[in-house]
Amino acid sequence: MSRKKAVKGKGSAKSPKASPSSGRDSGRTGKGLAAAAAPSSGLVYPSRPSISNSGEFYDIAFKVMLVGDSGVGKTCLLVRFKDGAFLAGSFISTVGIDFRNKVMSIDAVKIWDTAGQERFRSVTHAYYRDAHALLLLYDVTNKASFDNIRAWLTEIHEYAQQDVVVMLLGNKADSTHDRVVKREEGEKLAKEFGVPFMETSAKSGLNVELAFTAVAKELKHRTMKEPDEPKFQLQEYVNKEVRTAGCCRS
Ligand SMILES: Nc1nc2c(ncn2[C@@H]2O[C@H](COP(=O)(O)OP(=O)(O)OP(=O)(O)O)[C@@H](O)[C@H]2O)c(=O)[nH]1
Ligand SMILES: [Mg+2]
Repeated sequence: MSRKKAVKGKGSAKSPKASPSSGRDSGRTGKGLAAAAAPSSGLVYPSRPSISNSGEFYDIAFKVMLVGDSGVGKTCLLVRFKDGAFLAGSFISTVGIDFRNKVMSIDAVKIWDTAGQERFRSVTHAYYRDAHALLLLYDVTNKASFDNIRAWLTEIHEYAQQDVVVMLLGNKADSTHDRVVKREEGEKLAKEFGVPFMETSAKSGLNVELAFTAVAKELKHRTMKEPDEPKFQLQEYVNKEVRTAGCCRS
């Protein structure tokens, strides 16, 4: 897929039919970037923009979009992945859409963090088309966010590329006392829709890196694979690598 480009010194770097909920629509606002650069074309890796990391420039290899109800932890997951930290404190709901770049081994990934609030849906729809992978989150302590996954999948079908990689994530797996959605329920739903699944925690870091690495591997394999090579088995890879909430290893 993408390659490290060059060392250039110090670089700079409509509501869905079934309507996923916006339970916190009246929530606080603050960060976000509704007018972020408009998406270009689809999955054919057009002239890729570059990002820099410690003075080295990389092509953006792929774009990942985080979607799901407001409050499920999309922004926190992204911050955990990007900066290795948990955004504790009061919840600041994303406005429109925001993005971060991250260099993973030799590839760079651009991650769009979408607002879960329904009033921003028309803004986020425009970005689906450009995404190579979608991480669809629900909150294991919020049943409504889980029930809305079907509606989110309908929305994804409608707006995203047909071959977009979708992974279902049950976030906040650290919240054992408040949990209302069992891991098995997430697994069952994912199986029904034929998408890979795992539980994550932006708070503890559980499986956060793995979620991004797994979709990166899938996308990379698709691009590099020889015609007679077998398909990368994303769920198998995830099953092998996944760690379970409650276990010592996060
Ligand atoms: N316990 C726990 N809390 C979390 C986790 N991830 C996020 N939170 C909390 O959940 C709240 C919402 O997190 P955000 O990441 O802002 O939610 P969001 O999905 O980006 O919400 P919108 O921007 O409105 O779509 C915050 O108060 C976080 O601290 C997690 O893994 N565990
Ligand atoms: Mg957010």
